[in-house]
Amino acid sequence: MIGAGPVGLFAAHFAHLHGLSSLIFDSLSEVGGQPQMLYPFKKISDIPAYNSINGTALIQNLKSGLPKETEIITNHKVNDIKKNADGFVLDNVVLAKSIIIATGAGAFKPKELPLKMRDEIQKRVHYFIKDPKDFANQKIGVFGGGNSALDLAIELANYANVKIIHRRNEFRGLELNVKKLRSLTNVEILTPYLPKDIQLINNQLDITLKGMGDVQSRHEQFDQIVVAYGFKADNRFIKNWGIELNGTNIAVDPTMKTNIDGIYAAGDVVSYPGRVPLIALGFGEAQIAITSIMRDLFPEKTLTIHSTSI
Ligand SMILES: Cc1cc2nc3c(=O)[nH]c(=O)nc-3n(C[C@H](O)[C@H](O)[C@H](O)COP(=O)(O)OP(=O)(O)OC[C@H]3O[C@@H](n4cnc5c(N)ncnc54)[C@H](O)[C@@H]3O)c2cc1C
Repeated sequence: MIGAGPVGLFAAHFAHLHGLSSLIFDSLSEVGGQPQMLYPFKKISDIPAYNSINGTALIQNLKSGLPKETEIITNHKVNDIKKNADGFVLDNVVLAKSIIIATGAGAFKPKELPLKMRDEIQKRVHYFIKDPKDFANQKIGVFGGGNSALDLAIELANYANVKIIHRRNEFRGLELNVKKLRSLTNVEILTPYLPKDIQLINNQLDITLKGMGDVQSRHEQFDQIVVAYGFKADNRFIKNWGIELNGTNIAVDPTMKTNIDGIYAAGDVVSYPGRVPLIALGFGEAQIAITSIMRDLFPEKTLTIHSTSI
């Protein structure tokens, strides 16, 4: 599997149910794709059988459903696929009989705080957070004005003192969340400010905030900061693999096969008329792709379609 977002993770689980072993690559240091990186605390209400589940819990459940022998290689962006007589060689690391491309919106990287900083400062600057409890009883600065920044600030405020800093007076995220933040006594909203400098003074991050327009600049001290400026995604590398695209996404047939035999795709990376970017749909596509792979690899076998038999 290329991509350990929800669809790649579920595809590995479903592959295991069919007796296939799989290895998953992800370009990021954490698995989980968009739900884990972009909206870890948002309540997702459109995944069948979960009335509501947040992004982190969904990914945790998907991870815990994987068999022990599933290998996950993080911090590895797959760049190269070569076909040989035995299958496909990915980046000279692994030989696979079949591939599922589940790269979603693409290999994404956080948009970084545009300030020069030494390593010891960098360690206190976060682009995603796994557990807000790690920040308990600290002074935390959250930078950004979109839904991710607002969600993170609300979640962190359960455990820490939070200041949210945005370059405009208006936030891009939901008004409901802005209202909620304004109602919390341990949250301060600082606008319109841009971060101009960051230093470590007396074991605290000392950040110079430049006031926009005629607003005075100021200094703020934090234990740690979280930057939620969004992510840049890139799927352009897929073209180099000889895969036929439909715009920037992968064209697939109804079996989820790409134009190359043995290479399938599922999730947000694919495109066909009527597709909508939803997790549950990606799960279904992963099931189609794995079933198709089984038919490719074992044409003589009568497939057991259901996970258990009665
Ligand atoms: C703010 C927001 C809210 C959303 N809310 C909902 C919702 O409520 N319900 C819902 O159903 N959907 C929602 N979605 C959409 C949902 O997140 C996507 O449909 C889903 O994440 C697609 O899963 P995926 O596994 O296909 O791709 P992704 O989640 O994008 O994961 C792809 C993974 O592939 C990795 N990758 C990419 N390229 C490479 C490479 N070359 N090598 C190795 N790894 C690579 C990436 O790092 C990433 O981890 C929301 C999306 C956003 C942005």
